[in-house]
Amino acid sequence: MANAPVFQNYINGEWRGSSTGDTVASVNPANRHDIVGIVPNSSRDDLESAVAAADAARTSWRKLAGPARGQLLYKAADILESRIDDIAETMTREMGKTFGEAKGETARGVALLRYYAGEGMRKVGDVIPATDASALMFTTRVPLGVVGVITPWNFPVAIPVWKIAPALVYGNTVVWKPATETAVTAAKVAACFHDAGLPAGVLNLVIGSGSVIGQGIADHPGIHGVTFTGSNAVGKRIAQAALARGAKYQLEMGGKNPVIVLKDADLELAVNATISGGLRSTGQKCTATSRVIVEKEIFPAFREKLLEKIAALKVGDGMEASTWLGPCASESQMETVLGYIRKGVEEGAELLCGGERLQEGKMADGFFVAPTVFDRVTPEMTIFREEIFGPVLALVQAENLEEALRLANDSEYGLSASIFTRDIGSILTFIQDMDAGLVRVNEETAGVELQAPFGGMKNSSSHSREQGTAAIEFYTAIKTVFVKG
Ligand SMILES: NC(=O)C1=CN([C@@H]2O[C@H](COP(=O)(O)OP(=O)(O)OC[C@H]3O[C@@H](n4cnc5c(N)ncnc54)[C@H](O)[C@@H]3O)[C@@H](O)[C@H]2O)C=CC1
Ligand SMILES: O=C(O)CCC(=O)C(=O)O
Repeated sequence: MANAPVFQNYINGEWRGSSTGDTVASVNPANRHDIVGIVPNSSRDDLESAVAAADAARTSWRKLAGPARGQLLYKAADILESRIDDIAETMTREMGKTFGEAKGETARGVALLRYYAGEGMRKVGDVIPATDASALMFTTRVPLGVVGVITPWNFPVAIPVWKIAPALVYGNTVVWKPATETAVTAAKVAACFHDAGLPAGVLNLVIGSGSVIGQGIADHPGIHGVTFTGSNAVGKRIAQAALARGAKYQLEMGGKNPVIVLKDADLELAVNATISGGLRSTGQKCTATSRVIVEKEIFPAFREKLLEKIAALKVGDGMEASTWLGPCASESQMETVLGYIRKGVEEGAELLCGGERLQEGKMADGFFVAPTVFDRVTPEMTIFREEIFGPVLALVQAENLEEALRLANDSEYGLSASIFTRDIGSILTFIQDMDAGLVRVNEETAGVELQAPFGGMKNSSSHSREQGTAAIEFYTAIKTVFVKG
């Protein structure tokens, strides 16, 4: 602990510790003795300073031309790209995903910054015919003001960037609260914006607990919009707090994503996609595959191939090149996952593989859970219904497409879903009848494209969309202008 590097909040263009001096350690989930950094445990006073800085900066930032704001994002992108190895390694050490995945995610952050940098040059309104022929009527867009960004630990670069980049390019200033589990990665991302020359106060980073800083953002009258990704319970509290004071909000929450495998599917493709979609990032994606619904004729062959391939996966520290599956992101996440596994067994599902914490050799110091597959899962079971956020797959047999779709839609969530089949009729039925914001055919449930809208139906989101051109809807308000000469 004594030699661990110290990271600070970024407020009004300066690096500062918390006003109380309180700190907390960010720990490597592959090795609890490895302290990645010491970060502030901030107080409401720190949040007040950040909101004041964002408020002071917002008029001059809004008045800067869109292309000039975009130029700063291009610079931040170049800097992030030049630091890709360091930032990816930090991410792997803080939350466990493999270095390859962390590098891919950081590259996604670079691409997101460049995409939204380009938005600074694009149109923000339309000319609409007025009933008065001598008048000019058009729409323009204005920023919300100060935007609060509350982010989770599972995508510590991509999620913050897909919120911060559009917020900034459309003229808002930002107060960002990252998950403490990945606060060192967050400080390194904020440093890219600082080094790009972003004016003081335009982006502020406040590291602290959800209950103090997160809730503080949701409640703060000086914050005009709140964007959040995380659990349903917290998302709903944020929405209630924002609604109560008339602020705009946007929530991206859980999933219980199904893959349907029909009897004419390419089995090899379907098994590989189930493993990749369900177990990459240790199942800690809101888009992760978690219910695997297979037509009965091919169920035994699918199950055998799945188990054979899962047995060959190498679990370990994400920094080791041979590792395919890293640890859970924290001890509490591991305990949650093990709790769901116990519940699966208690409720009568058949455990086919995994099911336990891995503690051999160096893994004893980390939070590793063996990749786990349950068979004979029914819709009443907790592991069919609740988001687990771990390396756990639930297998269910279906008579036909109709039953598979009924099972797939039997969920409070509707984020992503996929189907494996070669039959065009089945594909079209799935596209029409699957209640999910993201439907994918012959591809895994996870993996979103930054230039397309992303969001869920039912309890998976606040019915809004992020990314692509959809982002402008949240980060701006339309102003309709009528000009009579
Ligand atoms: N949709 C997604 O991508 C994610 C879903 N989750 C789900 O949530 C479960 C729990 O993970 P957690 O890290 O505990 O998620 P969480 O929802 O508690 O945390 C997400 C963010 O919200 C903040 N937060 C916590 N309490 C808050 C409050 N009262 N007001 C405002 N902000 C608050 C956290 O500090 C963090 O920055 C996971 O097992 C998973 O099921 C977690 C992370 C991401
Ligand atoms: O699947 C992806 O690439 C993104 C997943 C995501 O947004 C999440 O887990 O929060």
